[in-house]
Amino acid sequence: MTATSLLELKGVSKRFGAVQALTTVDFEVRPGEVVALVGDNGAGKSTLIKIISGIIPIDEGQVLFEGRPVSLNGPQASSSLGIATVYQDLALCDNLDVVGNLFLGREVRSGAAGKLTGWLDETAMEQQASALLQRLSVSIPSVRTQVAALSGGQRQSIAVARAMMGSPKMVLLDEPTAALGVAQTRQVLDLIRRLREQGLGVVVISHNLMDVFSVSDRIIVMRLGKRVATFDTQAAKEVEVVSAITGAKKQEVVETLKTEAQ
Ligand SMILES: Nc1ncnc2c1ncn2[C@@H]1O[C@H](COP(=O)(O)OP(=O)(O)OP(=O)(O)O)[C@@H](O)[C@H]1O
Repeated sequence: MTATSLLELKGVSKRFGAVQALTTVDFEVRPGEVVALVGDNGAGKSTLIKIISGIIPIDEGQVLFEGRPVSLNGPQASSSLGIATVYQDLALCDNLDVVGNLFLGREVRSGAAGKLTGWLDETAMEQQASALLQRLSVSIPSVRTQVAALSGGQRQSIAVARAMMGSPKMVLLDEPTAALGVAQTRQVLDLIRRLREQGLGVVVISHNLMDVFSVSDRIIVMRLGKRVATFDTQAAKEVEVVSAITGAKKQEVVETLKTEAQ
C-alpha cells in the first residue's frame, strides 16, 4: 500500500460460473494520475471497472478507499465514496439540451432548499452548467443546444462533465475515444488531462495505444484475468506493452509491427 493511493484493490477475484474473470488482482489509483487499463478482449478490464463502480460484487479480496476498507456493494456505495463512471454508451438523453442532461435527476429548484417543490431554477442551472464546462474547457455552441446536435467528442465531453456534477474524487472512463475522429479524440484526451490537473484519479480503459501513451501516467496490463504488467508511461515502449497484452515475445511483436508498417 502506498500512503497516497486513492483507491486500492488487493487480491480481488471474480468468477462467473465456469469463467474465472479475475484472479487475485491488485490495482491502485492515486489522486492526480491517469491510469490506462489495457488488455485484449476478455482480459477482465470491464469486470474490474464494474467492481469499482459497485455494479458487480467481488468474490474475494479487499478494497480500500483513501486507506480505509470499504464495501462496494452497489453503485450508490461507489458513488457516495466519490467514484464516478462514464460508460461507452454515454447514456445521454438526445432530446434534452446540455443543461437538461447535466442536471438530470439533480435539478435545482427555486424555493426551500432540498425540497422537491418549487419551479426548476433554469437560470441557476444554466449558470452552473456554463461554469462547469468552462472549468473543464469544454466548448459547445450553447448550454441550450440539444445533445442530439452535438459532435461525438462534444457528447463524450458532456458525459464526462455530467460525471463531474457530483464532485467525484475518481472517474472511470470506458473506451472514451472509441468511434471518435482525430480532432474529437484530442478534445476528449485534453479533457482527461484537465481532470488530472484538478487532482482526480482517472482510470481509462482503451484499446488505442496511441491514446494510452498520449494521456496516461501509468499503464496496467491485464491478460486472462490477471494483472501481468505495469509501466510508467514515460519510460514504456510500445513493443513491451503489446508484448504484455498478447503474451507474445518482444521479438515476435517487433516482426509483426514491421510487417504491419510495410
Ligand atoms: N456477466 C458475465 N457472465 C459470464 N461471464 C462474464 C460476464 N462478464 C464477463 N464475463 C467473462 O469474463 C471475462 C472477462 O470479461 P471482461 O468483459 O471483463 O473483459 P474485457 O477485458 O473488458 O474485454 P473487452 O475488451 O472485450 O470488453 C470474459 O471471459 C467474459 O466472457
